[in-house]
Amino acid sequence: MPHTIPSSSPPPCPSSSPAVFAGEGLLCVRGERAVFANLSFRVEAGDALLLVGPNGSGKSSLLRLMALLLHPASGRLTWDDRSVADDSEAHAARTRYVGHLDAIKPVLALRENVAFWARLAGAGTTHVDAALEAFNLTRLAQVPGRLLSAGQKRRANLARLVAAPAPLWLLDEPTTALDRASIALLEDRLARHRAEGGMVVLSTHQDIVLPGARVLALDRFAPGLARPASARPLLEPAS
Ligand SMILES: Nc1ncnc2c1ncn2[C@@H]1O[C@H](COP(=O)(O)OP(=O)(O)OP(=O)(O)O)[C@@H](O)[C@H]1O
Repeated sequence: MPHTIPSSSPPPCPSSSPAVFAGEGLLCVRGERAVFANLSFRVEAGDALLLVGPNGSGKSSLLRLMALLLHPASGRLTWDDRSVADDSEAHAARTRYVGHLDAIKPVLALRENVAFWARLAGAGTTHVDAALEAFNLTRLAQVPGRLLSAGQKRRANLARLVAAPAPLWLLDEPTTALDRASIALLEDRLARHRAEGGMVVLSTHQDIVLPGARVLALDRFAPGLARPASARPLLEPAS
């Protein structure tokens, strides 16, 4: 599949220094049930980590742990060897999380929605028009949120990544509702972000072009497996 990079220059990534985001010995419990156990990962500047696994294996839960929207029952998450829980504000500032819910305000125009998020993230509105362009939304800028299609809403959510630059992108099934052309736009953005030293952690059930990504198979960390997860490789190269 051709992998084209648009020629317009992207907003700068706020962190150009090498960084490491890691999890160690994570245990996730939801509704009093252990979802995964003894899970570790490591993501460096420029890396992509692809979360795969059957429904219910814990991909969304892991992304929410990484975003500090959930807390591990045991284990820890670190940024450059420092616990992220010790400075949640700093972690929020370096993280952009795009989950299943579309967060589009129905009465605001699409551009106003993206500008609202950008201001909320402390980024101002400098990059808003570039963000709309990145996801082919410019001609929809004045359309109210309530009139957008599912794929247009999804693209508006993804535009946040460009409108408010941050090093760590946590994306939960970001290709849901996207057509093939829109997936290609996302793939381009992911490539550019990584080329600028950003990190991507992404869950998906669909094919996505993510060169050099490593794959983390969540079902390997299901509690109660006969063979301990620590006895098997944590990460495999993407095929
Ligand atoms: N709010 C919640 N309260 C209790 N249990 C939950 C909650 N949300 C999810 N779970 C449970 O946690 C487990 C993992 O769910 P999660 O959504 O992380 O899986 P997933 O791998 O992302 O699934 P899918 O591929 O279907 O999106 C499931 O068994 C689910 O029932």
